[in-house]
Amino acid sequence: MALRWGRGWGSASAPVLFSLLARGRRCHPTITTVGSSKEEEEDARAILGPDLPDIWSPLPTSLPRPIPNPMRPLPPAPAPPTIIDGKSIAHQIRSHISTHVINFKTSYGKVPVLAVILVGHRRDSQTYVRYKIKACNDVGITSLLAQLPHSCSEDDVLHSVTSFNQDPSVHGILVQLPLPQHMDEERILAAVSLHKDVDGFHPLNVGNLALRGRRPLFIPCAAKACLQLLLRHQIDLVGKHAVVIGRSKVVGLPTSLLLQRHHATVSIVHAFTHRPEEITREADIVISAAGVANLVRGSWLKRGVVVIDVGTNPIEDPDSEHGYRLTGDVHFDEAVKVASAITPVPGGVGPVTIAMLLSNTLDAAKEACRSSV
Ligand SMILES: NC(=O)C1=CN([C@@H]2O[C@H](COP(=O)(O)OP(=O)(O)OC[C@H]3O[C@@H](n4cnc5c(N)ncnc54)[C@H](OP(=O)(O)O)[C@@H]3O)[C@@H](O)[C@H]2O)C=CC1
Ligand SMILES: Nc1nc(=O)c2c([nH]1)NC[C@@H]1CN(c3ccc(C(=O)N[C@@H](CCC(=O)O)C(=O)O)cc3)C=[N+]21
Repeated sequence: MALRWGRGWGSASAPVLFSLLARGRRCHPTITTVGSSKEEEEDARAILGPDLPDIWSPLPTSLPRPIPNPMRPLPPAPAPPTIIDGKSIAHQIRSHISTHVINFKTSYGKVPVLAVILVGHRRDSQTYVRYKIKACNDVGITSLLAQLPHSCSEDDVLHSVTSFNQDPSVHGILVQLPLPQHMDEERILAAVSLHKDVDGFHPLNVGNLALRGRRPLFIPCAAKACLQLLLRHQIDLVGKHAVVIGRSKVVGLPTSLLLQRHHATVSIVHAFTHRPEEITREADIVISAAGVANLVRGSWLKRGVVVIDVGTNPIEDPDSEHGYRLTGDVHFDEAVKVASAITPVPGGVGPVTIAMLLSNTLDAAKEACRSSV
């Protein structure tokens, strides 16, 4: 069955509408277009962790303890915690990407293109997709949006994926999750071309992230964002105890794999974990992605811990504009009294996740153009 793609409002920055009319039994998406250098090698190495030599041995864990001196003055009060500013880090990354998009245009005479597939009408998914499209526009990446109704079939979604896989002008494909329950999510994600898998959810990309010595083509954006925040704040990971709360393919699993590549000792807490507070209290670094508002209380945290809160949970708030506000998994007011550094929600991981999507799309476009010359 041939798809008919028609262009409407057209420029890279203003949305261009492609419209597909429903014909026969297949649901046709509405498509909207919106408008290895050394540096890349270093970026990839930084995120994937240091390649330590085989003879590397860790520092001794039990350093000699200082002998207590009764005349010693009291230790100074702890420094106020660093509030990790994800918005500002995302801004820096995005301005870097904008420059690279201009260079890409000059080198190849085209712009990177991201295709987003959105199934159904969940408000949160529509909001996130809107953010992604706006972010693309802001840095000069073109975006295409394929919208399918909730009632469409798995084959309809697969058909959209295949069309984007086969379209050489499309460099990155993102299937917004969650998909409706009647669909086999794994089957759909595995159908995305490995070279266009900017979400990093393809089983081969996940496998290569898990195996030391291998390099995935793409790393999931939220996991990459967590590492960006830690690395940019020079938080030491080697040998540190990191507790990751959540094990989904979107955040928890890839983040725990990345932390291991950085030689952290990783514990994973999930919905079946007994006494999660006891495990979390042992952590030097806590990354929470459970999707449960205020799950992590101040009493769950060791003094001086670094807290990365990925959770983005809407909670009712009649005083705010839309009747709800976003809150993290971590009880911020309690945690901020204990932590040495902490991300807020909103304004922490979220904006950097979107910046990582732009970065993965640019990488996909560069790779596609390099391999075609
Ligand atoms: N800021 C950002 O950039 C992003 C934010 N998010 C947010 O992160 C959160 C998690 O997203 P996602 O991973 O997709 O969600 P999922 O629902 O897919 O996964 C949640 C994970 O948390 C675990 N979990 C649930 N409840 C508890 C609990 N009470 N104690 C311990 N573990 C628990 C689940 O365990 P089990 O496996 O046993 O079911 C599961 O592994 C959401 O709030 C989401 O909105 C997501 C992506 C990006
Ligand atoms: N295929 C796929 N890939 C994803 O990466 C993916 C997904 N599906 N489904 C949903 C989750 C969720 N997610 C977020 C991204 C950005 C913010 C974000 O920008 N948050 C802002 C919120 C701003 C606001 O709404 O006020 C912030 O925390 O500051 C949040 C959540 C990506 N996900």
